[in-house]
Amino acid sequence: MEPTIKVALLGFGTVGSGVYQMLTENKSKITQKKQVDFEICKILVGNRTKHQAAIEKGVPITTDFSEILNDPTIQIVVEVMGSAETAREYIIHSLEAGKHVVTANKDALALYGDELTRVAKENNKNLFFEASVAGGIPIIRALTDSFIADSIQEVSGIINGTTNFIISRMSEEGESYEQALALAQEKGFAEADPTGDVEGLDAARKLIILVKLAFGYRMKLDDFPVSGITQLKQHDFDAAKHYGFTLKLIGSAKQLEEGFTARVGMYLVPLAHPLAMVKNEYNGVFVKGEAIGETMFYGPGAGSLPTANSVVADILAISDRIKWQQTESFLPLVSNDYSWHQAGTLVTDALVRVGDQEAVASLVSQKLNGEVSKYGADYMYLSNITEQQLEELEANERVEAIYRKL
Ligand SMILES: NC(=O)C1=CN([C@@H]2O[C@H](COP(=O)(O)OP(=O)(O)OC[C@H]3O[C@@H](n4cnc5c(N)ncnc54)[C@H](OP(=O)(O)O)[C@@H]3O)[C@@H](O)[C@H]2O)C=CC1
Ligand SMILES: N[C@@H](CC=O)C(=O)O
Repeated sequence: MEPTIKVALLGFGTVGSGVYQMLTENKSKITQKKQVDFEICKILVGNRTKHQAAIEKGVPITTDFSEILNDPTIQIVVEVMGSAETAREYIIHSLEAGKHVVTANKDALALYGDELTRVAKENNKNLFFEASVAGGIPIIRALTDSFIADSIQEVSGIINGTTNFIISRMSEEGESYEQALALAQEKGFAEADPTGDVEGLDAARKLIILVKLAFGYRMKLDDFPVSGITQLKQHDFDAAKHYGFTLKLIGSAKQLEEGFTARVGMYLVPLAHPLAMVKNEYNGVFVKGEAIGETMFYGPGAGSLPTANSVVADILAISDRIKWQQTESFLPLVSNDYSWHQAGTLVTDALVRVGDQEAVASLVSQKLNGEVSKYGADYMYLSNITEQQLEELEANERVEAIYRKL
């Protein structure tokens, strides 16, 4: 008879239902491989009536968190509810009650990662979060295990599935922004409130986590520039293509000689760059290290089962630690206090969209160091322009959008 590990889920939406499905449908395979049996004994939801059909099938739904907290037989709590504040509270209570925690919640980790790590450490419990960045791609394990001895120079990625899905549908299917967003919501890729997706905040939260793991820097949301896809126009893709690029929402962090730089925004990605091939809800994370050189991680960045796969992998990793009675917590988010500053003197190329031809002419005649090429009535491509000049352009009310070269 295999030992049984009792698990509770906080949330039974897109991700929670996927975790339930994987742990129940693959039960015998997991037990055979891991020599451990899992029982999902409680699932917390907000609205019981929404889950009537599941309850009738015997799914152990509750709306009372204390039933989970006060059950000493539950060893692992899986937080897949979303939101930062309630999740933070429930994660802390669970760790303090002696339970290990798995979470997919980048909002809570980006805001409260230090605090949650400290509480986990104080209670000798594990806090795992593979699904919090790039859904089904095991990028957290790669950064915490595989690259631990290397010096990372760059982490740049398409780390939001919803926006990449919208961008792909707009550029390849000619769909409108609204149509594509509605479909992404229907498929369960978007957050409950998709504002964070389309305004780049979800990607920014994920970049905060990646930067902590890759470079050791602690960033906050207002420390670096963040923009999303809301300014995007269909015609921007044609202008980008004219210069040999596609447009992607990228979270990018680079350690350069000039300093450190981090940004989330729409970038011009050369058509031959591996990130240019990443389409729909798929994510790609490009990691460059001193020893490893260039590597690229690719896979589904959102969706029920791909994300559930990462969550279940964390549950299994914790069950190994329980089985081997490892008392030292695994805490990859553990804090260090490396300070950092945004490098200001970078030189790059950029595609700029302006309101009308007169505005183009006036901007082009301004003293710019680099070369300027015009495309149609509304675009100009600037070569060798400094970050400072781009920031000045950004402040000009005639400028509608600026797309930097990755
Ligand atoms: N969707 C995806 O592809 C991915 C999501 N994530 C993250 O995973 C988490 C879950 O996402 P997702 O499954 O899409 O979200 P959903 O909105 O689909 O599901 C959320 C679930 O949590 C429950 N819930 C929410 N708030 C509370 C509360 N205060 N008390 C009790 N139950 C609550 C909801 O209850 P009810 O059903 O009653 O409404 C629902 O069952 C989020 O942090 C998200 O960012 C990470 C990677 C990918
Ligand atoms: N809304 C997110 C879900 C996964 O993190 C996304 O679209 O990437």
